[in-house]
Amino acid sequence: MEFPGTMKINEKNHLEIGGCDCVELAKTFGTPLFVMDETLIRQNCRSYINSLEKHYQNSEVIYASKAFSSLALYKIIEEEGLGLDVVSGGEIFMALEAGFPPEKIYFHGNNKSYDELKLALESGITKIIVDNFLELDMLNELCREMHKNVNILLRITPGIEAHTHHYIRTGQIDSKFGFPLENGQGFLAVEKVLKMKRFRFAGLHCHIGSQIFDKEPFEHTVSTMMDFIRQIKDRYNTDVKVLNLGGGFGIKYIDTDKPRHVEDYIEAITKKVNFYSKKYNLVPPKIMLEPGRAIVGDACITLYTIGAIKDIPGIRKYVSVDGGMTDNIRPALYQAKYHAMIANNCKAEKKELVSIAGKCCESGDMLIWDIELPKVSPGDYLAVFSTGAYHYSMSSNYNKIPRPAVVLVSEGQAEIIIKRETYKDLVKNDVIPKRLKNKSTYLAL
Ligand SMILES: Cc1ncc(COP(=O)(O)O)c(C=O)c1O
Ligand SMILES: N[C@@H](CCCC[NH3+])C(=O)O
Repeated sequence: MEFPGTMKINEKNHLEIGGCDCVELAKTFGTPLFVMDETLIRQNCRSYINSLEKHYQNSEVIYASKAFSSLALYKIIEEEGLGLDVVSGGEIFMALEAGFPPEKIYFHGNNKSYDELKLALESGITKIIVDNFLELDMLNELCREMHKNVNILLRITPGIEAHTHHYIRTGQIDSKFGFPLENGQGFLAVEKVLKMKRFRFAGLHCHIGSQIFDKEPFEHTVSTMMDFIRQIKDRYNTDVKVLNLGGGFGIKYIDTDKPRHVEDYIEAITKKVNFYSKKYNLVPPKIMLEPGRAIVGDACITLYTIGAIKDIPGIRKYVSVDGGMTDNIRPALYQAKYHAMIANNCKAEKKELVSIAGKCCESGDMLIWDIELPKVSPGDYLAVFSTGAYHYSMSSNYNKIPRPAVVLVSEGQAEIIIKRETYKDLVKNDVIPKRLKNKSTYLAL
């Protein structure tokens, strides 16, 4: 498989990323270790911004921070000129801690609480992507109480079925996200927004799913949304100023994944928007995109140390690593597949078919079923590719395994951006009620 970004094999026959030798990284920072390539993250940001600017006049790219969030990454995203999509009070808090300008933050989510909405408004976040009627009512009440005005983008379910894993499709009518067009709720929501004094109807949002390779579902989405925009203009004489088409652009995990070049998606999308704006005689809306996976996904590897190797002749050879579903839940959740290599011996001949097992007490904790690797021994380092999106951000402490560290590499420099958790971190929120501290009470029971 072709290496993404700055990854290459160096003269020591080791994997290198951002000018740093992976064996040195593993020895210095320990494993499992997420290693993020700053150069590639910045390149990915620029491809979206530049392609969209090249093909369309009025546009904005925001980063879907659920893919991976850290204070340092938010700094990079801001420096590269992207806005931010946040989906919870926690993500709002982090973005503000990183000094991200609130006016460039968009607040998403299908079940925002009153407190989260209040936090957003108090923090100066004025762009809310509203998902449902309850949220509209809560926001209206809050705006009145706080004497604030807010810009509303309505999340619409366009009724498009993208070809991707069932769990990460979001555009079909049977979805927990958004106001469906099919049953008229989209119109009802627009009417409600237009009536409310403190609301400014800023535009429409949709997101049809994630890890999508084809451009056709995006084109269909544009046709559907532009038709809705035409109907809004006809019914309410209102121009829809923003059309946010979400994220969902696929990346390569294994050789058979064939994502398109960013520009292909963007050219196809913008062409359709221009076509329908002309056809329906509409003011072309501002186009927004919110990629997550495509910004950080391929810009990261996870380094593991190989431990127990169990050969069951004629059945399977299990190669266990020191991480697993706690740092990568995707194989268990979506049957996701990965490419990997031995980071300390990249060019060795591939000799055997093995399966990579995690260390959790779950049979389903398998990182890779059936991969050809050179003969491996305990202590070798395994590098798993494309682990930047929805890995650390979906990590857990199952089996009381501390979360790994994340390092950012660039031009031969490696810096910790998230520290490795310690055993102490694992108990920091635990409380022993006083009565249980008293041994005699315990014995009396
Ligand atoms: C509303 C919304 N926007 C953007 C994204 C980012 O998606 P992706 O990481 O596939 O680009 C998601 C996640 O699927 C999402 O739910
Ligand atoms: N977590 C999913 C993507 C979900 C995107 C968020 N709406 C994945 O790893 O592929």
